[in-house]
Amino acid sequence: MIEFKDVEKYYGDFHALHDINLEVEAGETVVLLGPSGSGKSTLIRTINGLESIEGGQLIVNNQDLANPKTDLNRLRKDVGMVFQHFNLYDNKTILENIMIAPRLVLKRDEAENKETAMGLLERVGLTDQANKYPSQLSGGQKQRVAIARSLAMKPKALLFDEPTSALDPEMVNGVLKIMREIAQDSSMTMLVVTHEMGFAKQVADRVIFMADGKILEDAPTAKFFEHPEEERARQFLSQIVH
Ligand SMILES: Nc1ncnc2c1ncn2[C@@H]1O[C@H](COP(=O)(O)OP(=O)(O)OP(=O)(O)O)[C@@H](O)[C@H]1O
Repeated sequence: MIEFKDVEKYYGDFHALHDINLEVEAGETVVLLGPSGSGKSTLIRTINGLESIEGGQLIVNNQDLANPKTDLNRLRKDVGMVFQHFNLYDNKTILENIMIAPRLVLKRDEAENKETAMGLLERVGLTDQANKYPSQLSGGQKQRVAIARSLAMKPKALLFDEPTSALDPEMVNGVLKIMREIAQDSSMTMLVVTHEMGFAKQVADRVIFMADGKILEDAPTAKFFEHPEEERARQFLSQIVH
């Protein structure tokens, strides 16, 4: 589903990703961990072309991201993204936020689009908020709308970039619960940048540990938490797991 081969990324002179090699199979749930500034967001943003790559090869859903001719809009139909700050349309209702992309991009029939959107709102526990605007919702509710909006496109993969970092603590569990349910769908591929170690331990099939723009460790979840091989990973875990 996703394959990085010797990928390099620069921001100007700054070398942000070094020699990234990574394969993610369809249906896998992968959590990216690492200290601040290690390149986690940059890495997942390359997967749907929000960041370009400057070297190597990146194939996502059979499309080549190193090729400037690759149609990013087509790619983004299949690879959704949930951001830290929700990125909802503030001037559209919750229902409209969910219906807009399937209408414009997939040309989904209006009645079917509404039925799908209402089904998703039910799934994230927000049926009663359908006609409100984002400013009337809490951060946790907004993030659940953002997840429903991504799911409305029926993507093959979902990328989550610190989806709970901007939320008040009491809102975090509601969002993680929905993410856990999505991960249980065996056909959905998920890459998640998060600082939620409980989520990583319970839900991830694999953990990728990054530091200084490099992947230092790529291990099954239990192995990573019980026997991390890299000293930097051990340090990282000793600072956060108590
Ligand atoms: N648009 C940009 N221009 C220049 N440098 C950038 C840009 N975006 C990120 N960087 C730099 O690239 C490095 C990696 O940033 P990135 O956001 O990918 O890290 P991260 O591991 O996701 O960090 P955090 O956990 O703090 O979000 C950092 O040094 C950051 O300052």
